[in-house]
Amino acid sequence: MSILIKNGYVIYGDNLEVIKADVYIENNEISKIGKDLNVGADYVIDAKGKVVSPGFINAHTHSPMVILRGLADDLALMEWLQNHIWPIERKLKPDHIYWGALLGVLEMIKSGTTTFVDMYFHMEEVAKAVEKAGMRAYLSYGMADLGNEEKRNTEIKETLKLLEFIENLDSPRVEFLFGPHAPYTCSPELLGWVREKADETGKKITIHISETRDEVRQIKEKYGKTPVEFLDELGFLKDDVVAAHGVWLSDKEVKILAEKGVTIVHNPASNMKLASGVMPLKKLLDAGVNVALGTDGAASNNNLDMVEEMKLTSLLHKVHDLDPTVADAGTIFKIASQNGAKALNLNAGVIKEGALADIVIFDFNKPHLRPITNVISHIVYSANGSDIETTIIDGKIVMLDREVLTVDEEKVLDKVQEIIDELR
Ligand SMILES: CSC[C@H]1O[C@@H](n2cnc3c(O)ncnc32)[C@H](O)[C@@H]1O
Ligand SMILES: [Zn+2]
Repeated sequence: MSILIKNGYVIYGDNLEVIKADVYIENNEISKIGKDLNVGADYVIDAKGKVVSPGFINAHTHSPMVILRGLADDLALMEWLQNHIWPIERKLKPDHIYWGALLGVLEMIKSGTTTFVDMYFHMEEVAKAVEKAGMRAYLSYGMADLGNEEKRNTEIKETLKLLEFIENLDSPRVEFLFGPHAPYTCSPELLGWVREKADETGKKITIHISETRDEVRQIKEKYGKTPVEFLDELGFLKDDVVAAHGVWLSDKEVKILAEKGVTIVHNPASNMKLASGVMPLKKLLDAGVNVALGTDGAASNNNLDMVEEMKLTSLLHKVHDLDPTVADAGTIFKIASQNGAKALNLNAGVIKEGALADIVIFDFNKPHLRPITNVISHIVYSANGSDIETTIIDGKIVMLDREVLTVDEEKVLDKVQEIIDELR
């Protein structure tokens, strides 16, 4: 299978150089980039007036939570989780998760995400949805033992079951990672088990860290240390850890994260909506920490639009630091693409020869994206997810002219409505 994308403005290479060129895809790889490529292709896309961009990497979400969208707004994290979200989640069945994940994946494909990192339960259903939609994903079972040994054993069993399921699926687009929920829900024994297993299998780990002041207070009370110090002393922090949030971090913790090569995934919309706080983006970047971008779940965002998330990131840090030079468009674009790929050791997040063909095309033939003067600025500050017209993942067209080719969108919308009407 080969695809030729002609006449577009291409965001080329690690430095985001914008060039007018053709992009040739063979199998699942970008094989040639250049002017007027003279090659035959199975499929030709005319990208005149359009922008050919790397697909975005949503490095932290809970995809099935789209079914809980709008059910518990305007609350702080602990009250939101304990009194609203966890009680509804206890009612969710595998079938609900399957349709929820399909809706989440549809939303992501339609707003330019080509890879996501997920944490939830009944994750075999998410794997099936990802496989069907043609998406790329790293999937974890969210483990929480609350210090209970029996629960720990169940969580370990569930995790190993998912690992086996994904290994047997043998998909080039679906990967497993470990998902201990957070230091306040996982015992040191469980976190120790995860570290050992990650070392043994070479799989990555995702976890929530230092999201609220209350979490830091809880961990300090229990262990006499901050969350990052606690995890570090357990030997948990290495460069395979993809940690969501990192809002409340001391200078010492920032230094530890940099030294250990941990990726911190910023989720600004969720942090603002739950009033968790503002993560120290500039400090983390200046210290050399790899910062990626995520949406978190749609019950705290309330969408999965990475294009919107980029603008929110930039504006939040400018106003917080009272400095318009903070979080410039190029930095933010890299956080949403290259840095996510770096966290996952994935050969994507960039358009260059030899990279995976995970590409999206923005339609710039629209009033709010003209004149074409500064492509990266327009994407970060002027565009939104619905400006994505075409999405290519692993060399396959999964959305063309805004129609997702792999999933019956109407059926998914109906099914999810049915589920939530029944659950409520
Ligand atoms: C056990 S599966 C994952 C678990 O995480 C919950 N969750 C969703 N968003 C957040 C967040 O911002 N911080 C902590 N936990 C969160 C989700 O509802 C699932 O229960
Ligand atoms: Zn989360």
